[in-house]
Amino acid sequence: MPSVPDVITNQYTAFRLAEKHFKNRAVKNKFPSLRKYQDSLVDLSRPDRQEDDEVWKAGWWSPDHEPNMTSSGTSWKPWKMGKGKEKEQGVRPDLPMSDLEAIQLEDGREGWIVAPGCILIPNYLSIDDQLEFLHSSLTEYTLPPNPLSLSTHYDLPHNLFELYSRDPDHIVQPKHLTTPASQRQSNDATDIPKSRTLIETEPASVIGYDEIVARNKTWTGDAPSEKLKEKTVGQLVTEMRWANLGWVYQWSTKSYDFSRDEPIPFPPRLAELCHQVVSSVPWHRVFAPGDESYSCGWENWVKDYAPDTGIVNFYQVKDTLMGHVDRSELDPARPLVSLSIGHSAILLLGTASRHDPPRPIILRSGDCLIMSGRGRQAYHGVPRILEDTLPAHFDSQDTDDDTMRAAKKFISSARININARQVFPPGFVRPDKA
Ligand SMILES: O=C(O)CCC(=O)C(=O)O
Ligand SMILES: [Fe+2]
Repeated sequence: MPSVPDVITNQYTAFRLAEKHFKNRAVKNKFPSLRKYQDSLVDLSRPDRQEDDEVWKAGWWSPDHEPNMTSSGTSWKPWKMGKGKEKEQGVRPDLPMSDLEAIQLEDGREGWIVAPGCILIPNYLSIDDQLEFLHSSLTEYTLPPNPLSLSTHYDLPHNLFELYSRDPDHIVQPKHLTTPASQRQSNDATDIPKSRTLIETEPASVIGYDEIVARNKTWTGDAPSEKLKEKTVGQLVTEMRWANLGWVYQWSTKSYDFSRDEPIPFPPRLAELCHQVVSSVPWHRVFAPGDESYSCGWENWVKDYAPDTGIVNFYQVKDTLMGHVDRSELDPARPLVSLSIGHSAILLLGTASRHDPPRPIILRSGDCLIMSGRGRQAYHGVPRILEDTLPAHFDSQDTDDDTMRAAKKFISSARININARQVFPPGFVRPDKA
């Protein structure tokens, strides 16, 4: 008869098991140790000395178990952070990472191939860049007409974040109280989803542009929830999960809204940075002849990569993003550029099958991950934001203005991920607009 753990283990895919390990909050004051995954863990921008490493200092390398001395001998029990034990972080182990291939970027930096088609560039953003993108993510990317996760349900002030910095107690009403019932759609959903809604559908890149346009014709938008109460701007900003840039992604149909002729203008500074990083990659090193993705069109990216859509993810430290594949863009191989700001996080990077064990990667503030080629088919998710790992450069300074002070207050309990993509390959002519 199988033991109980086997029965449980068999119910979950390898991806799900790793997610469960990192999501675990069952033991109070105890982080799930990184030790369980130390043979495969990738942490490219960690400081040389453990004493300088926020992840180690916060206790993420705590021992898994500790001796339990009794009269009948010693057994082992799960290690728990406790009074006077805060310093017992254990010694941070070396990470093998010997299977990773380093590539020299055009601009002299070093990137690492962490999975087929996936390149991690540690510390890509300077401290000034991180502060600039923190500020833009909150003050600029949240401005209308960019949709926010909350826009369906609340009558948001146009200057939401500026108001957060000045008057966080300002009250905002839910739409169901401010819009006459006749102007609202009926709604089956009873509440705002607590996380990004991820539904399994065919990838849009397989169904193609015409099919997306046809499907979207019947979609009338998500209806505001009727259960919500008024909230303060302070509450709403911490509940905000995403802002959409460029082409508008519809979470419920898992496709872009192509009813407009043009996307909402994509932030130029972000577009420039994404183009620059994609142009600096020696793609011939990433896709060798014989590689499954060798014919995915990488030869053109150096000249013509131009993001036209993006999601800015806002994570409070308790938030997670479940395993998924991003495949709604028309070219399924073009690079996705992902920038991390604020607290460190665990990214699980798998393969096209949830049954393969994913590789945990620590994404730290300033890291840039590019997913391309068959790396675009890989399951990935963020099961944990690493509490207490905010780098010191996000501490407030006397010289900060009001919005920077508010942005730093926001990031003191959060992580931001900017995720840029290109929906339309250059030269694509939309049949219905031609
Ligand atoms: O937060 C991250 O690092 C990943 C976000 C992501 O996978 C997405 O937005 O699709
Ligand atoms: Fe993703």
